[in-house]
Amino acid sequence: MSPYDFDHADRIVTAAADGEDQAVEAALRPKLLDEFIGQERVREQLSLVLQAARKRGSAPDHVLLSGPPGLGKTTLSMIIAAELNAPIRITSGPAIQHAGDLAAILSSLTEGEVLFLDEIHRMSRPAEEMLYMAMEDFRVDVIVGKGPGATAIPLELPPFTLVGATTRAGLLPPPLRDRFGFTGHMEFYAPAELQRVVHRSATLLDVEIDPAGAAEIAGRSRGTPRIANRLLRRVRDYAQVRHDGVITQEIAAQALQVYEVDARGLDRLDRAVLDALLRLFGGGPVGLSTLAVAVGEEAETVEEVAEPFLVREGLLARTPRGRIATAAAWTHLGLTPPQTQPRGPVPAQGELFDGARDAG
Ligand SMILES: Nc1ncnc2c1ncn2[C@@H]1O[C@H](COP(=O)(O)OP(=O)(O)OP(=O)(O)O)[C@@H](O)[C@H]1O
Ligand SMILES: [Mg+2]
Repeated sequence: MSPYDFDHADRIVTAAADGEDQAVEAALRPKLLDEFIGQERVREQLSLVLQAARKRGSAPDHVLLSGPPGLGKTTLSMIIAAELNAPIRITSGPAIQHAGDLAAILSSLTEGEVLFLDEIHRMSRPAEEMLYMAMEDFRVDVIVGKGPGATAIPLELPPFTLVGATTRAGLLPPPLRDRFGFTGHMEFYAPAELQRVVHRSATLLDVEIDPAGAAEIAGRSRGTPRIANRLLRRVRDYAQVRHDGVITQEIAAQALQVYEVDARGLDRLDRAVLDALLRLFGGGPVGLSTLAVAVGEEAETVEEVAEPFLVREGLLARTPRGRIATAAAWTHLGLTPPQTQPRGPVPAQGELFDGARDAG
């Protein structure tokens, strides 16, 4: 059994939504563009697209939102509809298995409606092809009948705006990507932006928090509003049970220590990977599978769950020879890196003398 053995199934720092998130997120979602924090570039560009459409009195171009989980794609799609004063229909790629599913949705849209298609990269091929035509010509061909007797009946659609969301823009076929008039790439949030997210959510949850408390939570939230909101709820619990309910920096730090989220947002699995890399393998290079065995995890888990954030934080690097730790990793775990070895054999005293004489 590995000294690092533990269950990470319910990671508090995962960016994916869990059941509790889904239940409370609706309440914490900003409703209008002005309330949406950060993502300055996307916000400004989108604001222009929406204002222009409003001015022209027509539906705006189709919008694609891409970026990692928990950064606000669903939130922005709802904001788009709200800003346009339009109804919104919500569905997702995996929910559309047959072209017929999509035809049913498209043909029931009203003029100017916003169709939010989450996880658009996971749509089936036939549905995708139907979507091309719908996006471009506001038309679909509905196939009636089967086999040689099947006929395509063209169906006009009212103008609508498709808002697609994807965590993997690279997986979208170019013909689909090209049919979006505007693409917003969401970036991880800066700590100061997350601090505002935490402060705003605390106000909505009726929790008292001081700026340092909000900053403490923000710094551990891995650039992701969803994680910030989740950590805030756990800190709130702690503040209410162990203290008077007010969140200060000290309370936030204590609470998140209980949940094993460290000052940089690393959790137990992240730290186990780093710890093994540093203590057992001297900082690497070490192969992924060896590292995974050392922490008692599947290689896949280490690679997909722990490493992306460690790489992003500049704590670990993937090289052709294996995983290596950076200087920042040693500092973060409070360890001293081994002395860098001098190149080649250490010269004997006499040789050094000779060398010095030659140089002089
Ligand atoms: N800019 C923001 N300002 C304030 N809160 C935000 C912002 N962006 C996201 N949030 C909050 O973060 C949570 C997650 O956002 P959202 O569901 O929109 O993410 P997502 O990108 O759709 O994630 P996924 O890829 O998992 O679908 C929501 O509760 C929302 O309130
Ligand atoms: Mg979403």
